[in-house]
Amino acid sequence: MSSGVRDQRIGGTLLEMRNISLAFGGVKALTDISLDVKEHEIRAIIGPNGAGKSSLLNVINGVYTAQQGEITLAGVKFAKMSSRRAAEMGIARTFQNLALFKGMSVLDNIMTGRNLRMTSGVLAQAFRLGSAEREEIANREFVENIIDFLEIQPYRKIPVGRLPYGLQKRVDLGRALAMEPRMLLLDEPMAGMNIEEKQDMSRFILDVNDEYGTTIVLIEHDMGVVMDISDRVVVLDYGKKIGDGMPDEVRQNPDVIQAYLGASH
Ligand SMILES: Nc1ncnc2c1ncn2[C@@H]1O[C@H](COP(=O)(O)OP(=O)(O)OP(=O)(O)O)[C@@H](O)[C@H]1O
Repeated sequence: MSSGVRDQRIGGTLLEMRNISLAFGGVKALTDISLDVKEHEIRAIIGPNGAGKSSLLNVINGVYTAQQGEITLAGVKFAKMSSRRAAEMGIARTFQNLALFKGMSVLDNIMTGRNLRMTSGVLAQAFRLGSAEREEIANREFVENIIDFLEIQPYRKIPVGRLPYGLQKRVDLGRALAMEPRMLLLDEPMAGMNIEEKQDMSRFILDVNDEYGTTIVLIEHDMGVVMDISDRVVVLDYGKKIGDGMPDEVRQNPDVIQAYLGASH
């Protein structure tokens, strides 16, 4: 479903991973993985349970350090990426098991994303002209725009824990968007959702990509969703890359078909 308009916006390489290997003791989570992500692209990572998808995301945002390989992000080469550095370089993520403050309002939760972004440039902030108050107002405005964009105005003041799961996932997306990420990592954004919630979330992901120009890397188990919204798909199995390409290419790849036939889904 990637439209011609979106294809035209896809730019040069934003992230390149070369020969990445990661092991936990004797367990090889990732073996010799190379892949790239282009600017403004929606790139899916799929694969059976335990294939290494979350590990790959965690290497991208510096939570795990690969024992081998290197990462080039926006032209800067890293042998070792830290989570702080990843945040400074504009990488934000959402989590499979939501990382929201359940007792806090929707507005305040999204504001925490904004504050996270602000702490990344403490020095810059100290020297910036203008009052703290003015900055606070600008941040509020930015967050209110996100709330409008995600169509969650009616819930602004409601504690997140009281919202249905699908809406909580949307708030989590809002919190990540408040960081103004250049690259957004989504770990199973549709997990646990009903069909209608999945359709809504798919639309929001496409809109974020279109309107904010954000590059998106997502892990998703729902094949229909993956094939619909992704520009390119990488397939992992037992920590190895077994497929990479446009949705239609990947769907016809015999290794991919075999991996999925042999798995439970
Ligand atoms: N922190 C860790 N310590 C030890 N082993 C780990 C750790 N994280 C992942 N692994 C192992 O690495 C392998 C890949 O796991 P990973 O969670 O990346 O797969 P996945 O594709 O995201 O799986 P799922 O779809 O079930 O979430 C698995 O064998 C897993 O047990």
